[in-house]
Amino acid sequence: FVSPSATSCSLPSSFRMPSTSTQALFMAKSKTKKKKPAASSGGLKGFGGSSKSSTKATAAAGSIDRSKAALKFYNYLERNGAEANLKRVGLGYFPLQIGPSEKDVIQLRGVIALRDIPKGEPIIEIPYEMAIDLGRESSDPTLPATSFLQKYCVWKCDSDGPPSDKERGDYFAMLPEYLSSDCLGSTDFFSDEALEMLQSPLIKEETLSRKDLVHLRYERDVETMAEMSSNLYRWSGEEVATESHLQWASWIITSRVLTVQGPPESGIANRLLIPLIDMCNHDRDSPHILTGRAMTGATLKVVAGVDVKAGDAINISYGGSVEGNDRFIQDYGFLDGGGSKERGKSEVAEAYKIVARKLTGRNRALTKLTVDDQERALEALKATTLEEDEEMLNSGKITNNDERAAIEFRIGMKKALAGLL
Ligand SMILES: C[S@@+](CC[C@H](N)C(=O)[O-])C[C@H]1O[C@@H](n2cnc3c(N)ncnc32)[C@H](O)[C@@H]1O
Repeated sequence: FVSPSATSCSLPSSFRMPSTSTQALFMAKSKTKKKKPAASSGGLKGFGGSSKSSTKATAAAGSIDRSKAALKFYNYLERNGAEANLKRVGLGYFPLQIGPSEKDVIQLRGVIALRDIPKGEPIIEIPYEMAIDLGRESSDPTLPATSFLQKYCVWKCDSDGPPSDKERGDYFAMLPEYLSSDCLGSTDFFSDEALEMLQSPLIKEETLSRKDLVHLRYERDVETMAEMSSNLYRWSGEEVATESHLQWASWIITSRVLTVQGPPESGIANRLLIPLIDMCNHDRDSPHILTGRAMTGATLKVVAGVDVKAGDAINISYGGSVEGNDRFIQDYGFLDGGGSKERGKSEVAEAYKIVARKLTGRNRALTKLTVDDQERALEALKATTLEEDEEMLNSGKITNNDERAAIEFRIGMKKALAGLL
């Protein structure tokens, strides 16, 4: 986590390759999701409960997505050389508990195994040519976001543009829409009140600094280009994409892009949007392995790290398993409640412990915070007690999702710190 005060542009650290990993491909970014159940999946039963799910968002068997949009997406995979995947996996919906009551269950879209897949075999294989290569790895998500937004607009408005961008329409149609509940989970879309309620000056500052980046990028690249050509960045009809659309596109980048190493010995890494692989949800305990290279002729794969059962969710671990909930709530828009497989229910999630270790200087290797940042962060959390926060969360008075998430974050932080201090 790089505090914005330490750098002029804040860097989502999940854009960087965890140097300790040997994998060539990493999930870049991540989020409290709410997905609508597939409109047409009603009545279509998924697999009967597999005894073992491969991950956490997977607790119950999923239902297969056979909506019109999903069927078009499967066709798109077929047309582009990825048809073999459809024998192994599809898209599915998985119930996800997001609150204490029985009603607090959402349906999270993800990837579901259609048959048993032995350990060591590929689960997903996507030709590199199918991925959208958004260029060299860097700290600024707004640059690939403009490139992505341009392509998305070509498809959305059927403007003049490369046929390859239009061919990707069946993929674009599956992406979380502008202002969908998924993207509203990211602090980029939090109200000022909710940002304050996080009791995290570091997240607040980084979020504001990301907004500045979007603003500058919009003025410099999007507005200017749209003025020069009536074809570029049309959002609908004559309406030009707005700064808020670019903010959404940046969230698409931070939540879905994978950083993938280029040819051996090139030393480069590129940011790729990889259809289907980008539909795998997060589970910190996922044993599955991402491999592949950003180069012509290569195949980008998710390889089974354990035997997979039909009906299992195919999840992967975002951010190289080293990111905490400070990153998750900004980049992916959800709070990661997962942890070690053995952890008891009452124990604090690993994603909070990671942040707590950073704030208390227990993890020197990962901590890039100054002592001043650490002190400011710890001080801010003292504004209310854990008991007060829990009371507020359970009072029924907090109805906005961003405010609920903010309180959940600070509760998790206080519990994690209490375990350390
Ligand atoms: C790479 S996408 C994964 C696929 C996504 N669910 C979809 O349907 O397109 C990442 C986004 O999925 C959601 N997500 C992934 N894992 C999650 C989890 N364990 N809990 C809640 N939301 C999750 C978040 O919205 C996140 O930003």
